[in-house]
Amino acid sequence: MRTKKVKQAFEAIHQSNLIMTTPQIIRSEQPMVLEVGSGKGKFITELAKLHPDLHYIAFEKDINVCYRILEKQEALLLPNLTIVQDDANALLSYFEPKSVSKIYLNFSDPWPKKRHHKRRLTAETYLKMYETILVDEGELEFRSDFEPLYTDSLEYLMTSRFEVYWANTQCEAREAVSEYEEKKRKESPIYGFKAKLK
Ligand SMILES: C[S@@+](CC[C@H](N)C(=O)[O-])C[C@H]1O[C@@H](n2cnc3c(N)ncnc32)[C@H](O)[C@@H]1O
Repeated sequence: MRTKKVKQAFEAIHQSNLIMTTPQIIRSEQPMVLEVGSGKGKFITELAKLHPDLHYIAFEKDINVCYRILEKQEALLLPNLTIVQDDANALLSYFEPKSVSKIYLNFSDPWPKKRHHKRRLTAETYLKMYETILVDEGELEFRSDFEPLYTDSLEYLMTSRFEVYWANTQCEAREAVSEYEEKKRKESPIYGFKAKLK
């Protein structure tokens, strides 16, 4: 995804004690729910408002995109939302094994070229990390407008510890809608699945 450079992003993010930028284990008394590649944070902020009994973590690698979460003042006031600016390949430095209840992947970058497939957030390396940090029977929920990513991801899951229990090529909107979903829903069917750790 191409992102606009925000001049003040670096300074703002590093001065803010509300965004984690260096690895540190995240713990909560509440069940933890993670969105990997959370973009500008609309989906996870809405969920955090709806479910104060759960702790949400927005994990986003792009500093300029992350800055857009910081701009959402309401997001910063939510005690049950943690924002991390880092790459998902560092997930194991933020989460202990079996500590996360659910992981959302919303409109992850499609990486259509075969040589880039390993960068997909459903590629084997990432699935292995999700398997480690999720609790027993923890869930992975995926949405995309890019059909090849959906079909390939279902295939990747076949050699993982995840069991798909729901898949749909015409997903309805959920209680929270991400920035991408809002835009893409007008142009394309939305593909999605839910999987549980076996
Ligand atoms: C297409 S956007 C979708 C954003 C949001 N989930 C939505 O639905 O509006 C994908 C986001 O995933 C982030 N991303 C991609 N690979 C990542 C990685 N390895 N670690 C963390 N974030 C990543 C990108 O920076 C981008 O903001």
